Amino acid sequence: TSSFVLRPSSSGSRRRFTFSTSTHNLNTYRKPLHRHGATTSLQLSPLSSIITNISGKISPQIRNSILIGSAAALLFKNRSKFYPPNLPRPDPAFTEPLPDGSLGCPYLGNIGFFTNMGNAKTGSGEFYRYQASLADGGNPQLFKYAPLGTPSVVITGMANVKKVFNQEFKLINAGILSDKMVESLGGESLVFVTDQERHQFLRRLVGQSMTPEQIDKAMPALMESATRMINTLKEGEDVEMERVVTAFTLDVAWRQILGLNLKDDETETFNNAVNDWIIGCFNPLWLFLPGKRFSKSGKAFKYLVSKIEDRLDEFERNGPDGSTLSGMYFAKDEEDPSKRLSKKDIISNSLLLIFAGSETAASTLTVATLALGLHKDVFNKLKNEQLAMMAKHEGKVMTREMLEKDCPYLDVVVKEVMRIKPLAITGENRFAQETFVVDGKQVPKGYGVTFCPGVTHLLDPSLREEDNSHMDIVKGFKPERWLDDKTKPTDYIPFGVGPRYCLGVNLALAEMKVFLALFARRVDFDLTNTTSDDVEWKNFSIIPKPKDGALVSVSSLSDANV
Ligand code: HEM
Repeated sequence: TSSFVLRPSSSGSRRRFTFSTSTHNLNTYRKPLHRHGATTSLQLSPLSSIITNISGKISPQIRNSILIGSAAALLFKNRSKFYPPNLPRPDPAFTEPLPDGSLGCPYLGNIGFFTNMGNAKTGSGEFYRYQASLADGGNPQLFKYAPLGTPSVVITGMANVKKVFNQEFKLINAGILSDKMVESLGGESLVFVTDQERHQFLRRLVGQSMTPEQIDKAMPALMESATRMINTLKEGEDVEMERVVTAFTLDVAWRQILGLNLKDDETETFNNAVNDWIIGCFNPLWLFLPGKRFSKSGKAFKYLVSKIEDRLDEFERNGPDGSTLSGMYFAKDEEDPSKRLSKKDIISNSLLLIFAGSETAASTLTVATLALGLHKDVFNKLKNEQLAMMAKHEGKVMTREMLEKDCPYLDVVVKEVMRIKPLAITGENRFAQETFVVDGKQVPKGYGVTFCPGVTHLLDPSLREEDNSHMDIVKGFKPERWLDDKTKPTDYIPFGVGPRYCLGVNLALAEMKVFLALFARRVDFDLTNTTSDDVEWKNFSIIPKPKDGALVSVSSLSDANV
C-alpha cells in the first residue's frame, strides 16, 4: 500500500522530503511511475505537472519557451473567433472610458501574467493585485490586461461581479479556445456549453446528484475517505499535508463521485490516470498537435471513461446507489420527466466534477492546515467544538445535519480560509457579447471578461486594512469575524457568482468539513518548516498553496472511533 510519509533526504534546517511508495504491478493502462522501487510523486497541480512532465532533460528556459510559445500560437490561431480586428479600441458608441490598467506589449500582452503569477510572501494572484494597483488614486475594482495578447477586463467588487456575471449568456459568454480542450473533458461538459437552455438543463440534472439529500447519502463515503487518509499519518513522522489531502480528494472522486470499489493497488493507477488526463487537458502541445489519443493523457482518459462505462452498466443491472454518478444516471428533468442525461453527458460531466473538484478542495484543505498550525487557538476551538458535538450525539455517525447545526466554528474556519486564499481568478474565460458599462467604465464587445475572487476579497470595504494585513494568514486569519454581523465580510465570492456558480459547492463544503472535523478530533500536529515569521507560498501556481505543501509533524494520533 502507499504511504504518505515523507522521509528526510538531506540534512539542514530546511529539510527536503521525498514521497515514498512501494512498487507493485498494475495490470492497467500504465505501469507505476517509479523505477527500481525508487520514489515517485503524486502531483495534481496541472500547471506545475505540465512543466515537470514536459521538462525531461531540456533546460527550463527552452521548456518555458516551448510552453509559452505553443500557448501563444494556439491563441493566435484561434484569435479570429474572439478577437475582432478593431480591438483593443474603445467602442465609439460609448462615452465611458476603458478601465485602467496596462495591456502590455502589442500581440504578446502582459508578460507579467506569466512572470509575476505569485510571490513567496503573498502567494498566487500577484499579477492581478499589481494590475489593480496601477490606477492613480488607489485600487480600481475594474482593470484591463491582456493575457497572451487578448484584451480582457477583470471585474472585482461584489456589486460589479453580480451585475455582470448574473447576466451570463447575455452580456458575457464563455469562449472556447480549443475544440480539443472540449474533447479532453468528454465533449459535453457543461462548463463549455454556451447555449443558455442547454446549460440550464445540464445543471439541473447534474445538480440533482449533489443536492443536500444526496450529500446525506455521501457522508459515509466521505468519512471513509477521510479516515483512510488520516490513518496513513504516523505519530512522530513528518508529512506533507498537500499530498494527504490531494489523495483524499481523489479518494472522494472514485469512492463517492464515481462509486468505484478500488483495491489499494488500483487506487494508485486511478490517481495517476486523473493526473495524466488533467495534464493533457491543459498541455498546449497536445491541444495543438494531432494524435492526442495515443498520448499518456489520451490513454488515461480512455481508462477513466471505461471505469465510468462499467458503472453505468451496473446501474442498468442493479439500480441506483449513493454515488454522485448514480444520481446523474437516474436524474429526470422536473420540467420534462422524459428528458434524461445521455451517456455522453454523464461521462463528460462526471469527469468535470473530478476535474473541478479535486485540486480546488485539496488546496483549500492544505491552506487550512497551514492556518490551523499557525493559529493553535483556532485549532483548539475546532477540537472543542468536535468534542462537544461527539458528546451531544454519542454513539451516532456524523451526518450533514450535525455538521450544519453543531459546527458553526468549523463553518467559519472554512469561510475564513477561502476568504484569505481564494482562487486567484475564475476558471473560465468569458467574452463580452455586447459593449456594456460597469462601475463607470466600458467593456467593449469582444473583450475577455473574468472575475477575481482574490482582488475582490482584498478590496472588501467592510474590513480592508491600509497595510492589507486582512489578507495575511498570520495577522488577518480571524474566523471570529464571521460570527458578528458588524465584522462579517461583505465582498465574498469564493464559489463564483451567477448561472455558473460552483455546482459542486455542497459536496465541496461537506468533504472539506468532514476531513477537518475528523482531523481535529484525532490529530495533534506542529508545522515543521513554517513559523509566523517565515510563511512562504508557491510562486508559480494559479491556486494558492504553501511553498512546502504544509509540512507538519504529527505529535499524536488517536483512534478512528475517538
Ligand atoms: C474549495 C473548493 C472549490 C472552489 C473554491 C470552487 C470554486 C468554483 C468557482 C469559483 C466556480 C465558478 C467558475 C466560473 O464562473 O468560471 C466553480 C465552478 C464549478 N465548480 Fe467548483 N469549486 C470547488 C469545488 C468544487 C467541487 C468539489 C466540485 C464538484 C464535485 C465543483 C464543481 C464545479 C463545476 C461543475 C463548476 C462549473 C459550473 C458551470 O460552469 O456551470 N467545484 N467552482
